[in-house]
Amino acid sequence: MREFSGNPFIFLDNVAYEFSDGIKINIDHAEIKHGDRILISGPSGCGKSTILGMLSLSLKPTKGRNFYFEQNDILKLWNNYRRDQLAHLRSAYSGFVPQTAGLIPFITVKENITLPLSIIGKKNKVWFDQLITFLEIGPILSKKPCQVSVGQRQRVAVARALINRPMIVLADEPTASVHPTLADEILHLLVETVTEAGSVLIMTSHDVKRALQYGLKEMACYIDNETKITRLRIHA
Ligand SMILES: Nc1ncnc2c1ncn2[C@@H]1O[C@H](COP(=O)(O)OP(=O)(O)OP(=O)(O)O)[C@@H](O)[C@H]1O
Repeated sequence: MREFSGNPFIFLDNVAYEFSDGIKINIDHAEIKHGDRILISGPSGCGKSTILGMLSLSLKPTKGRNFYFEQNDILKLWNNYRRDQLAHLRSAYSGFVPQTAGLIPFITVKENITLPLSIIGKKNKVWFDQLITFLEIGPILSKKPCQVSVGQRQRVAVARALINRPMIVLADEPTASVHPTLADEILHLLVETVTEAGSVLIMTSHDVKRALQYGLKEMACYIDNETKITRLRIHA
């Protein structure tokens, strides 16, 4: 077993989530470093979203040996009910792109994008302008999410995930709900924006072939035949 050396900014060793009906998903080991672009693949239902939930600090692992995020002992924070600190880490260091944009319907596109900044009390006009230019969403800023197209909503979700220049961007099937042509466009923009922001990207997708074209490195989950436990190792 390798111990945490303080070097990779995310380090997990034997971290698991077990549902009440016994389905178990185990991250055997993960070391995530700056610059990593990772694609988590695996059959439907094997636990990819659950893994992203744990990595995004929104799902409490039911068991774990080591889980460090930027030197913070995440298991200790969960066990000590430090939801305030976990929420701070989440909003300060990570951005999330869901499968369907997940925008708040009653506020404008601009307000949706800047929401993560307001939560941590920051402003970054220059980066905001760069992002909207890059993602070509300037003309729709004052519209509500229901007034823009599916592809535009997904771009807005990318902008919202990137607005605070997070160290890590987690994306759960970000192209699953769009046409293949749009999937290419969104993936291209996502990878380019992540590169521009200097963030790590961890994404799940069924469309492995497409994701690999954008330089992501595939880490495949598998379901252990004997134990029926889903297992994953993430290494660069
Ligand atoms: N609330 C729940 N209670 C019990 N089992 C659940 C619950 N939510 C999910 N599961 C099960 O846990 C497993 C992992 O689900 P998860 O959504 O993480 O898989 P996935 O790989 O992301 O799936 P997909 O590729 O279809 O999106 C699945 O077998 C699912 O049926």
